[in-house]
Amino acid sequence: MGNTTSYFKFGASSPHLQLLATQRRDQLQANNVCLSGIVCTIGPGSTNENILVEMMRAGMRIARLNFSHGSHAEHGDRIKTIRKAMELYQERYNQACPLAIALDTKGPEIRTGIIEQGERSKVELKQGSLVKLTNALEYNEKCTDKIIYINYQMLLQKIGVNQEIYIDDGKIILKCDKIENNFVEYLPVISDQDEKDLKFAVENGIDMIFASFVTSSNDIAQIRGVLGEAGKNILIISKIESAQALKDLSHIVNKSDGVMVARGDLALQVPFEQLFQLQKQIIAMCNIEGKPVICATQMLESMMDKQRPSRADVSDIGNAIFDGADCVMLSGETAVGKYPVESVQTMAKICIEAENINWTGRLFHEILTLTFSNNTPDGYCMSAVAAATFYEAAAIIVTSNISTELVKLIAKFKPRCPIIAVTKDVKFSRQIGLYRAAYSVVYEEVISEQTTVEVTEDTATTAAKKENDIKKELRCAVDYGTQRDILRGEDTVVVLRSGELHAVNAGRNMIIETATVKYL
Ligand SMILES: Nc1ncnc2c1ncn2[C@@H]1O[C@H](COP(=O)(O)OP(=O)(O)O)[C@@H](O)[C@H]1O
Ligand SMILES: C=C(OP(=O)(O)O)C(=O)O
Repeated sequence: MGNTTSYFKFGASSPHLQLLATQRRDQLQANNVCLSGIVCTIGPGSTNENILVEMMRAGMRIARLNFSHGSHAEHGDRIKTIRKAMELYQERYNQACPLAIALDTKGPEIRTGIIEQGERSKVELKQGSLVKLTNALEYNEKCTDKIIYINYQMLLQKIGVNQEIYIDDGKIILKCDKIENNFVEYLPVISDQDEKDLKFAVENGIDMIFASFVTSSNDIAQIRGVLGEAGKNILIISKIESAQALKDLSHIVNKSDGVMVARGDLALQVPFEQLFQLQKQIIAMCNIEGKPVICATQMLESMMDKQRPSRADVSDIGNAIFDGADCVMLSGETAVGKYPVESVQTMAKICIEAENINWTGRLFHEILTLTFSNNTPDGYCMSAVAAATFYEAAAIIVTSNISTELVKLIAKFKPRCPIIAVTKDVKFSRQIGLYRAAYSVVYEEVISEQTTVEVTEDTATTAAKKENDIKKELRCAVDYGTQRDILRGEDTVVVLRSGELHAVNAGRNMIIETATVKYL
């Protein structure tokens, strides 16, 4: 306790440099569970129920399907496998593991065609050899090491002799030797293919869209329009990957449900030496706005074909968490890499370490100082997080009569212990994986009507019933927390719930209380 108080004061007032110099692993408040969300790209290397279950066990919270690759039939099958894996997890571990599915749109990306021997085949481009790029459709599925289809009709106008073209996030560089032809066509922000993919998302109950190459807040409105009424609960996460998006960044952050720092393409669109600064800036803007943010691409590239991470990758992941990212993403590492499960385990270990260093507590103070507005929701949520820090709570439990928006607001203050949100909203229970520290458990039982008092019953009986409902939800949250290794006997928890203070006849109120976990 004494230590917590000094940490609390220290975090609030110490200069940045002093905090860095005194960094230590905070043993008192160390979590075993990974607070950061891990987004995994699911591809041929991970489309297997058993592999997926182990990835979920290791910390995967969001499964990403990249619609730049594969057909609707292939992705449809993949979705079935993911859902089967969720059932298998429940059977194997006797507990639900809500996992969100994200559809990453192709967007107006410039893509190569398919190799003539089929989608999974490869060709080798030898250094110094000549290769022809064409936008003639007949080569779309007939690429070789001599001729490669490119879906960008303006290519021949935009490129000049001696200019460079980057392929695969810049791993392959081509230099233009000569130009032989001319075509004119523009790429729309939402192509016909994207529109079909967005409709596929609605039909298949996808939880979130990772919108490629968003350039302005208007693009988000367009996507919302295509998703329509039936897709109104699908979250839109804008991928920041162009110089144009950077110009409208504050509007994009404001209009999106979340943001991804899509470093692969971004590093090709801006001078690469600016990438680290842009990553920090985008993450900070999201933290201030209370929007979840994912840091993506080449985070654990060294584990594509090796079992241990490079030093650079370890630092990269840890630093993204320090920057304030809610989630970190695996791309090829889990889509086609040799070690999908080990990659998630490694990423989770690094995140836990970064989250447990006392310095990360500064985010709470900074977000509070910069954004706290004197309104009731901010007051409750901030107080719950402050109480959890002060009492070294092992979790913040939120009952289902607190709105999902408030759960997000608690996550905005970046608590250092997990939030366990009890909910009846199954989609929300999956989507919550986007927010650092947020976990959820679905409580199916219908609890007594919370807002109206039945005239036939006396008030005391109704109140007792409601109290009983709340107790059942808390039991459910404690069981969940115990099974996930979040809670142990004698741990302190902070509970945020809605209720009535009958003694003072004060009407409905948000109640924050602390409790000790006891097993009966
Ligand atoms: N559905 C898929 N089918 C085949 N390969 C895939 C699939 N999804 C991802 N991959 C592979 O994983 C690599 C990294 O994934 P990602 O970063 O999502 O792709 P990209 O950078 O091509 O958009 C891709 O280049 C591709 O080789
Ligand atoms: C995540 C990214 O997008 P994609 O993998 O679709 O190119 C990126 O460019 O970093």
